[in-house]
Amino acid sequence: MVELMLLAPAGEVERISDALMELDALAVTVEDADADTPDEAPIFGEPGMPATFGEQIRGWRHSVLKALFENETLATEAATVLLAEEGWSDLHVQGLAPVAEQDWVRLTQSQFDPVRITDTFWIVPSWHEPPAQARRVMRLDPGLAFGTGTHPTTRMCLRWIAGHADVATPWPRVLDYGCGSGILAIGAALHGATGIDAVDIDTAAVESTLANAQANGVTLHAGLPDQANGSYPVVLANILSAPLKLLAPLLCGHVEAGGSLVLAGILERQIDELTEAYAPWIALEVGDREDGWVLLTGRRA
Ligand SMILES: C[S@@+](CC[C@H](N)C(=O)[O-])C[C@H]1O[C@@H](n2cnc3c(N)ncnc32)[C@H](O)[C@@H]1O
Repeated sequence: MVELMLLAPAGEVERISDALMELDALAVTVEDADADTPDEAPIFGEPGMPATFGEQIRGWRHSVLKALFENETLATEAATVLLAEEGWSDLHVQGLAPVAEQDWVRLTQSQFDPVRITDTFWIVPSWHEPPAQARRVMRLDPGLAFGTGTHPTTRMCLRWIAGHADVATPWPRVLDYGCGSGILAIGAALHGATGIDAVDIDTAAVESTLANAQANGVTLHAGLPDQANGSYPVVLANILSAPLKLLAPLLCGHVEAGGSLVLAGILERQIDELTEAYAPWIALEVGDREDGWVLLTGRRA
């Protein structure tokens, strides 16, 4: 296979990508042309929101498009057609390079090993055997939605579940708010919880949660946030500090008297801001820490 590299200005990237796909590209990836230079600028985007550069521009100032073609003839033809297009005078061909054949599936899989939550509770990709000491195993493969167990925020929530669930008196209801892959909801189910609602603003996350729940043989209800209803003995939310602040009244409203609220996605320096936002309803404390992230937990009076 051959990779065609093009330098494109912001604003044209989407159109050029589409054109490359129509010209038989097998895949197109876009990278920041200013990466590793003083002009490199991060782009931000909440899940489901358009990425922004600075305040309003979508994408990077200059982008490198890398298009994969079956052979050199197709790549050269595509470059010729694009350069002949009127109005794309800022488009430059950077070069063609052969791409070595790889076993992409094996390469991707090798990056995901089983994740230890406790000695006996593990997250294990489908292509791995569970470790011998694992007594509770969640089968989970990387997908479109966040939550494979490799992020400290997810791990802290799962550790909390493992440390607080009592299989003799399982939680009769659990709310996983911002469920992503459904990892926390499934974790709660594997610890005996029933009546689980897993909600997310991203429909891809909802679908992923349903598929992962089925793969693990657990029952839960997944849907958009308005599916959360009534009060729960346990409310888990691993989002980010800014949305968690806005969601304070709503999340606290879903915690039953004596119930627990577990929040993650919060950096050490955001502890005071968050505890203050939740103080009218629940006194939050640091329940766990890992790699600069904290878990804030509290009980509703
Ligand atoms: C960091 S991921 C956490 C996923 C998973 N719960 C975990 O612990 O790994 C945050 C999830 O929250 C969702 N999210 C962000 N803002 C939200 C909001 N206002 N309401 C509901 N879900 C939200 C995102 O779509 C994303 O799937």
